[in-house]
Amino acid sequence: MKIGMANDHAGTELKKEIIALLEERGHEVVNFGTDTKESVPYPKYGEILGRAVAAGEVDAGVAICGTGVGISLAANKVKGIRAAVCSEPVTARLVKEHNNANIICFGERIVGVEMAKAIVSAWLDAEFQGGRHGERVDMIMKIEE
Ligand SMILES: O=C(CO)[C@H](O)[C@H](O)[C@H](O)COP(=O)(O)O
Repeated sequence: MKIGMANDHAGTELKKEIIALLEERGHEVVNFGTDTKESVPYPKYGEILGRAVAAGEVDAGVAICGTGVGISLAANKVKGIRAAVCSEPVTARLVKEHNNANIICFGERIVGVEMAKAIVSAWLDAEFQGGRHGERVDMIMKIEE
């Protein structure tokens, strides 16, 4: 898969670890920045990643800020985006299986490197189950119309 990554200054270090994980797993990574610790606004990076996923420029996305929340809120304002904040791998699996989350988010100030890798792996390894979950996701997406 082609996976987009975006983060604010609070996610720069963890992003490097996640890029390495994704590349080890054979994915192509598109890095939308930021790549320094100079303060930048998370809404900009959430929007950039959300628009890239919604346009099909990348297949899915990983977003990191201090908590994962701010960047998820911004990405979720883009039509077609289901960005989910996760702090552990069970939720990460379920946001794919039940919610078909197309962007996963977490906080560098909240989770450690190994937990973040477990979150990303659980989300990538899971499959959307459709059925009743598909009907509910369709209901969410209709709210955008
Ligand atoms: O938006 C956030 C919270 O939802 C992120 O954690 C940001 O990274 C954070 O707000 C940045 O804070 P800072 O004090 O400007 O580094």
